[in-house]
Amino acid sequence: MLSITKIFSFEAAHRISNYQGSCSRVHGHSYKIQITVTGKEIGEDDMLIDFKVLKDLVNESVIRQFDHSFILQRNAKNINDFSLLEQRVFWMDYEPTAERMVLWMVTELEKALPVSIYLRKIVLFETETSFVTWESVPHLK
Ligand SMILES: Nc1nc2c(c(=O)[nH]1)N=C([C@H](O)[C@H](O)COP(=O)(O)OP(=O)(O)OP(=O)(O)O)CN2
Ligand SMILES: [Zn+2]
Repeated sequence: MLSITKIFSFEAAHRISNYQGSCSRVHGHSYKIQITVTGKEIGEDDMLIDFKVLKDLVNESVIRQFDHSFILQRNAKNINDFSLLEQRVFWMDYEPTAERMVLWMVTELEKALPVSIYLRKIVLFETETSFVTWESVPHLK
C-alpha cells in the first residue's frame, strides 16, 4: 500500500505537573513530527495527496496550535501558577506528555484530512532519543 510522509517541527514549553522529578519544572522541547497518510488510490494528478496540501493542512490544524506555546494541563495547580501569565498557553485536558499530544493530533488530523485520505502513523520526537508512535489499526477502519 502507498503512503506518504511529511516531517514537521515546532518549539514549545511545557511541564508535567504531576511528575516526580525535573519534568515537573517548566522546560522546552524542539519537537519533531513525522506524519504518514495513505489512501486507496492516487488521483488524476498522480499523487496520493500533494505534499504541499498535506503541509498546509498539518500546519493549520496542528503545528500552528502548538508552536511557541506553553502547553499545560488545565488543573488547579497550573491555573493557580500560570493563568495570569501573559503568554500563549495551550491548555489540555491531560498532562502534556508526548502520548497525549499525539492523541490530540490524531483527533485534529482525522477531522482535517480529505475523505479519501487516512492517517496511518504519527511519530512525535520529544527529544533526540525519546519519541512516541501512533499507528492506525487497519482492520478497525
Ligand atoms: N512516556 C513518557 N515519558 C516521559 C515524557 C513523555 O512525554 N512520555 N516526558 C518527559 C519529559 O517531558 C522530559 O522532558 C523528556 O524526558 P527524557 O527523554 O528523559 O529527556 P532527557 O533530556 O533526560 O533525555 P536523555 O536523552 O535521556 O538525556 C519525561 N518522561
Ligand atoms: Zn518535557
